[in-house]
Order: sequence, then C-alpha cells, then structure tokens
Amino acid sequence: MTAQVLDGKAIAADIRQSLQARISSMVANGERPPGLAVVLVGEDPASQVYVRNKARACQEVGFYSEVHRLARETAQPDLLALVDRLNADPRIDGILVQLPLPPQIDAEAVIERILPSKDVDGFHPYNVGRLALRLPRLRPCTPKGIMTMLARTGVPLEGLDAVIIGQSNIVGRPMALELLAARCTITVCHSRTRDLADKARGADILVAAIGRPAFVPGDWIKEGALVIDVGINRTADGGLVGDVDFAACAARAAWITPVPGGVGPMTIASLLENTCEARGWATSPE
Ligand SMILES: Nc1nc2c(c(=O)[nH]1)N[C@@H](CN(C=O)c1ccc(C(=O)N[C@@H](CCC(=O)O)C(=O)O)cc1)CN2
Repeated sequence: MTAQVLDGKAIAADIRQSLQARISSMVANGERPPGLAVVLVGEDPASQVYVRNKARACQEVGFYSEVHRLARETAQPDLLALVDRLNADPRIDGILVQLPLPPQIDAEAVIERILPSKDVDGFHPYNVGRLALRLPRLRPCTPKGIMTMLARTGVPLEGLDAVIIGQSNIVGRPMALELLAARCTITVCHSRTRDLADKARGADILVAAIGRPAFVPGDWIKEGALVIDVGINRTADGGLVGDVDFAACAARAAWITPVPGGVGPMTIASLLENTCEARGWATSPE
C-alpha cells in the first residue's frame, strides 16, 4: 500500500478561508471581531516562529490580535499580572501563553490563572476535565486539529485500535481523550513502555509525539494504518523531520501526515477556531 498524504497545510488554509468569510460578514454587520492575545516569554527560536505564524494567521482571518513579547528574565508575578489584565480586557476573547516557559516560571500556575473561558489552548484543568468527561468546551489545539484531519479521511474511527507514543499534557494525554471519545481503544506509550514495536504494530491509528527524529520505522506500521506524525525535529542543516520515517511508513500506511505541512498548521487552525468559540461563535463540527 502507498499512503495518501493528509495535507494539513491545505486543510488549515480551507479553515482559515471559511473563518475569514464568516468574520468579515459578522464585522460588516457591526459585530466586534474575535480577539486573541499571544504571550511569548524569552527568545526560544522555535517559539518565535510559532508565535509569528499565529499572529499572521490572526491577521489573515481578520481577528483583533496582540503579541506580548516579554524578556526571558520576566518574574512570575509580572506574567500573572499581564494575564490578569488580559482576563479583564473586553477586546480579548482568547489568551495563549506560548510554551515552554523559562525555568523561573511555573507553567501550571500561569495556565490556571487564565480564565477557562479565555483558555484557547484548552490547557486549563477545567477544560481538560470537561474533555475527560466528554463535555468539551475549549479543546487542546494539536489533538483537535488531528481529529479534524482524521475526519477528512472519511475512515470511521469507532472501534479502531489507537496507539499514541508520548504522554505530554499538550498532545499525548488530550489525544487519548479525543480518540476515546471517538470510541477508539487507546494505548498510551512512553519511555517505560515495554514492547513498543509490538504495540505500534497493532495500531490502526498511530500517533507519534515523542520528539525523536524518524523514531518510528516502517516495519512498526500495520498495513492500512492511519499514521499521524506530531514531531517537529530540526536537522543540522535547518530542515524539519518528523517522528516517523516518512517514506518507509508511507509504504504501508493508508494515510499519513507529512512534516512540515501536516499537524503543525492544523494546530494554528484549531487555535483560530477556539478563539471564535471563546467569542461565542460556534464553529462547525468536524
Ligand atoms: N501555548 C502553546 N505552546 C505550545 C503549543 C501549543 O499548542 N500551545 N504547541 C507546540 C508548538 N506549536 C504551537 O504553539 C506549534 C508547532 C508547530 C507549528 C507549525 O506550524 N509547524 C510547521 C513548521 C513551522 C516551522 O518552520 O518550524 C509545520 O509543521 O508545517 C505550529 C504550532 C509547543 N508549544
């Protein structure tokens, strides 16, 4: 089998186009556009790229947006004070603090300070809890974007065996909750998992979110599987590779996401959708 490529870049462009049309007609009717505040602490090069891409996407669809760039040495009380101001700002529907944060800042304390109704990352315990209860409000962007891509395959997910490699709060854990809600059977693997290759070989859906370049070889892939690559690993020559060996895995999978141009752009598209939802504008279900 040779996999069909799930083109996240194209799906994200579709989503932005329909949001842009919706927002311009709402604004023409006198409505205030959705507003997003993005906060970046420090100069991590990858975070700078993601924040720039988020700001550009906001501009493209017609959001009100602000980027707050704070020094790497910023003290936690100063960051919390900014979050408080953004919580109280009526132009701002969504607040996102780019992760990772420098070591002097407790990321959990910052996330918990954001009003759950403005938590467009979906990381606040309230939003994670609601997802766990199958009563989702604002859903974490990367798993939400992956669910949108899976829906585009047209493959019914119910009853499939899903294996997730990686147990992070940003991807692995909420991904498990999303796929469980879609009635898949879930295995979450991590650094202590035994017989990882055997577990991966049983997967109808394999999500690789481990942060190790080309970690998943072709012979871990079940014939006809859906392979989702969340990895963004920078090579010495400045290129990007995912967590799966793309060519070898594509030879066995039915569907596969590329890196770049797969999950990454969908993360940002989901952020835009979440900001519309935080504004009180429902976006269409996938
Ligand atoms: N507050 C958050 N921090 C982080 C999140 C998050 O969802 N919220 N996720 C990741 C990074 N991330 C979003 O912020 C992110 C990663 C990658 C991309 C993306 O578009 N990638 C492109 C390649 C871009 C490049 O050239 O580097 C692609 O895959 O095609 C968007 C968002 C950690 N932090």
